[in-house]
Amino acid sequence: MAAAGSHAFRGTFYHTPAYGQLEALRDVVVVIQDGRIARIASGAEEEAVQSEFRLSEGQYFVPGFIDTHVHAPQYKFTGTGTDVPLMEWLRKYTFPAETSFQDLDAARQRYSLLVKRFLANGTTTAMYYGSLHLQPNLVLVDSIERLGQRAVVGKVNMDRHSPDDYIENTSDGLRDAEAFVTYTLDKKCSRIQPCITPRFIPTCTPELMKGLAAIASKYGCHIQSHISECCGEVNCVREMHPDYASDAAVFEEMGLLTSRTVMAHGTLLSDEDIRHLARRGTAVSHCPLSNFFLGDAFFKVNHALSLGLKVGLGTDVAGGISPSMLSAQRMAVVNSRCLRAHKLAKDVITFKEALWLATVGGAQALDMSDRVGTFEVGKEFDALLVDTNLGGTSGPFDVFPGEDDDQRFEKFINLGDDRNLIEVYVQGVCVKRGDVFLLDSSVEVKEDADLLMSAPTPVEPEAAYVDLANRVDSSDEAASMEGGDMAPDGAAAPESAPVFKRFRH
Ligand SMILES: O=c1[nH]c(=O)c2nc[nH]c2[nH]1
Ligand SMILES: [Zn+2]
Repeated sequence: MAAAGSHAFRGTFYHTPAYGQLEALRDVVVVIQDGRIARIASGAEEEAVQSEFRLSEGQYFVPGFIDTHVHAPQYKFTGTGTDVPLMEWLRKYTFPAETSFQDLDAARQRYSLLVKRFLANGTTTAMYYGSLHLQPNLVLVDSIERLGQRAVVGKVNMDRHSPDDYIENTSDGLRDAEAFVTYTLDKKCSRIQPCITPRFIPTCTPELMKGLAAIASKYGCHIQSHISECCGEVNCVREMHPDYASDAAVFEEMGLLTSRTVMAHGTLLSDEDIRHLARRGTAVSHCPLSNFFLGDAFFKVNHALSLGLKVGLGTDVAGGISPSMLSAQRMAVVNSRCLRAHKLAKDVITFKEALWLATVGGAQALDMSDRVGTFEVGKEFDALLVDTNLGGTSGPFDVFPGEDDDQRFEKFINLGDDRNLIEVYVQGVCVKRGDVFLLDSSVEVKEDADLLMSAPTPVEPEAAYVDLANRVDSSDEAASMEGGDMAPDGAAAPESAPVFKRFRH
């Protein structure tokens, strides 16, 4: 990795120190020493720096984006497979795609492309789900390390209600989870942290979940899973764990709610659940685009924050069909407008709140807010150099005479894309400039056309798993047609009328 050294930039830096507050640090010099911000001085202070890089008009720095929920192997089919509800989607597209990562050459190629795509879109930190098998996850960690991204990464665990060729027994799963954690920690790479990853309650036995909680506690690891994400999943958990009122109660019993836990979705969390998660310091990854496709309800960001919950933003590739955190920010705004349109919330969020979620909110969710998320002395310099001068056919938007910096920046958040991100920094190191990934030169990665083009093959159902998928997904449809819906006790947002149905035994 290139030495971070000492350097400085002079120009305008935008960040969101508080929810809804966009602050412009205008004409400042930011001095970076060994990857951290050592000093922020007025631009006029010549002695502030020995050598400085001066931003042009229309160029700004913004903190790197933090994606709190990505399924790394699902990048392969991102943008396809949007025709079915969650439980069937897992069986039809997701599990076959994830299984195919046992081909380690393919995994190497695909993960290289994945990390590059995310860096190019400004994701300097990602919380990644890997796949079930140990080896491809090591490849994922190696790819992240090599390309210079910051990440929290987990090997997926699932020991029941899964296809025969994509399942582990409990003791192997626990052994491999610990092997993954020690492999990652042994790298002693301060950018990469291992994560314990029970996929979701339906595919994990209590024994597995408790064993995973013990590993997380032993190593002080992050934990990630999915919680109260859609009707099919919630119905399934209710049937499997009838003694527990909600997903949150099950996770609590298993010891998986900690201050380093990030739970994806949470669209169907009750207020009681949210308060409980908040007490534990557990965060929710708000994945608005994925929720539109698979989630059955809207996540109420402002309400959750008002109850004290930590909230970050996630793309949820590939349930979400875009790897871009700019897209996720826009979807968060649209989600809030849907809530208001349906009279489920009074206030909407703007691009300022969305940017906070994509930076500070994510940093809080990942227990990294002392390291990243804003431009403050002592924090590590994870940043994107934004150029709003592209215009015409070479950029995604145009700037007109008289538009000031704030308008240009707002246009970038609302209309910009990877073309506007001309440099990407992690820990003070430029990892991408223009089209070049600067840390990638030592390794030859052949982007083999055959590997790139091998599409996921929909498979015939495995009896045990399909039985589960058919029951929950189709019971949702049956419930909505019969008008026999029933909300679980204390479920959030009864007005939103998510279709709940208890199983008939
Ligand atoms: O959006 C989702 N993607 C997944 O891969 C998954 N697994 C369980 N629940 C899930 N939700
Ligand atoms: Zn997910």
